[in-house]
Parts: sequence; C-alpha cells; structure tokens
Amino acid sequence: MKQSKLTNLNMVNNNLIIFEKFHKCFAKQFHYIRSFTCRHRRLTKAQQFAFENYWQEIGIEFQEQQLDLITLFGGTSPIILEIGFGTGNSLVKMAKDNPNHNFIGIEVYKRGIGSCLLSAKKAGITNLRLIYYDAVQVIYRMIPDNALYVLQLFFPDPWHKVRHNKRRIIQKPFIELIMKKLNLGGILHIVTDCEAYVNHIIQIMNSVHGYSYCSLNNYFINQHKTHLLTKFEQRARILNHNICTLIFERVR
Ligand SMILES: C[S@@+](CC[C@H](N)C(=O)[O-])C[C@H]1O[C@@H](n2cnc3c(N)ncnc32)[C@H](O)[C@@H]1O
Repeated sequence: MKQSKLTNLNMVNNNLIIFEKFHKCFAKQFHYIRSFTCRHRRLTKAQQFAFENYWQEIGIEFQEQQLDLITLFGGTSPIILEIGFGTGNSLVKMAKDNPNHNFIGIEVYKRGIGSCLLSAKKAGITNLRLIYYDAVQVIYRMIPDNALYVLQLFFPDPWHKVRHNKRRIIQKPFIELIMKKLNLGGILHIVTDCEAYVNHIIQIMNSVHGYSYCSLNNYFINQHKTHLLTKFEQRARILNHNICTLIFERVR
C-alpha cells in the first residue's frame, strides 16, 4: 500500500520533468511564452498526504489525447473550467454549491493543488477534477472542441512590467483557442484588479471575431450575481483596488 502511494507522488514529479521537456518543443512550435514561473516550495505534510491519498481519485495526469469528458464525470452536465485557481477554496465552494455542473481546475502551483485536494475531499464533492500542468497546453491537447459551458480566469498574473507583458496568459492565439473549446453560447469569465490588463484584454477581445461582450441583462450574469471571493480578490478589496469583471459569450 505504502509503495503505491509513493509511486503516485513520484508519478506527479516525473510528470513535471516530462513537462519541462515537452514545454520546450511546444514553445518552439507555437512561439509560446509561458505565463508562470515554477515555484518549487516544499509541500506541507497535509498537502503531501493529499497527493498521496487523493490525487488518484481527483487528479488527471497530463496526456496528449483529448479527454472523454462524459466518461470522466459519468454524465453530460455542463462543464466549468477554471485556470489558475490558486489554493482552490472558491473553486471547491463553487463545485459544492453547483452539484449539477462538473468542474475542472488547472493549476501549476503544486501547493495550491495539494490544498485544493484537501478541501475537495473535506467538502465531499465528486464533481471536481484537477490537472497539475500548464493550462495552455492542457486546453490545446486535452479539451475537446465545443465542450465547455464556462471558462473562468480569476486574477490571472498581470505581469506588470512592459517587458513581461508577453507572459500574460491572455493573448490572441489563446483567446482563439478558447473560443473553439467553449460551446456556442459558452462564457469566458475574467476578473482582474489590474487596469493595464483590462485594456490589454479589451484590445485582444476586439481583435478576435466570435465573442460578444455581455451586457448587464445577460442570462449568465443574472445567474451568477454573487460570484465567489478568491484569495486575490480578498487582497484586492483590502487594498481598495478597482475590480473589473469581463464576461464574453461565444456567439458563433
Ligand atoms: C495571481 S494568482 C490568482 C489565484 C486565484 N485565481 C485567486 O484569484 O486567488 C494566478 C494563478 O494562476 C496560476 N497560473 C498562471 N499561469 C498558469 C498556467 N499557464 N496554467 C495553470 N495555472 C497558471 C498561477 O500558478 C497562480 O496560482
């Protein structure tokens, strides 16, 4: 038993090595600059326990094949995918509050995955799966076209310095890729407190055909009036930052 738990953790670590190799090929092929830097901080004992005991049930390994989402979740409920959920508290709460939806969380912050595994298990939910990998590559390789009801990006890293702007995850090719993965009428939901990033997003969205900016009487907005507070949103509120919500619908 102990052996298989260790193998489980090793698999996750090996995955990271494959990831580094694969990333180099991908970056070359698609002129892609990744939106994060790797943070190799030690896991807490509880996070390590979560990887050893819960990853097999809740985690999905990166693969170069599309997922069969119906088999994965055992049904066809609408799928909400969140990129960069941090520690995942709001994602777990959302999954618990919405048992008729299925959730996929993608994160590259290993401690965040560990914490999210712990809270998902504590909440007793079965409608959430996690992927520990670069979301751009996961979406490109693993998510079938027309599969997502909502894609949410809450407080994506703003990469403030001008010379780092190219690292922002929201770039034209990525937004075009997301459009293919959303179903018709599907929603791209972004929240940020960085004004420069808002301008960047609007510029990119204006250059891609097929999205419509949602007005305040949109069905989705009325259904999601109380969106959940994430850790970065809490921080932004304490700092009295303006928080901007941008919601786009795939219209063709
Ligand atoms: C500023 S934090 C926001 C965390 C959380 N959404 C919140 O609002 O508290 C951005 C998160 O996105 C993750 N991230 C950045 N680029 C990513 C990528 N390409 N794939 C997956 N996660 C990514 C980072 O690891 C980080 O945890």
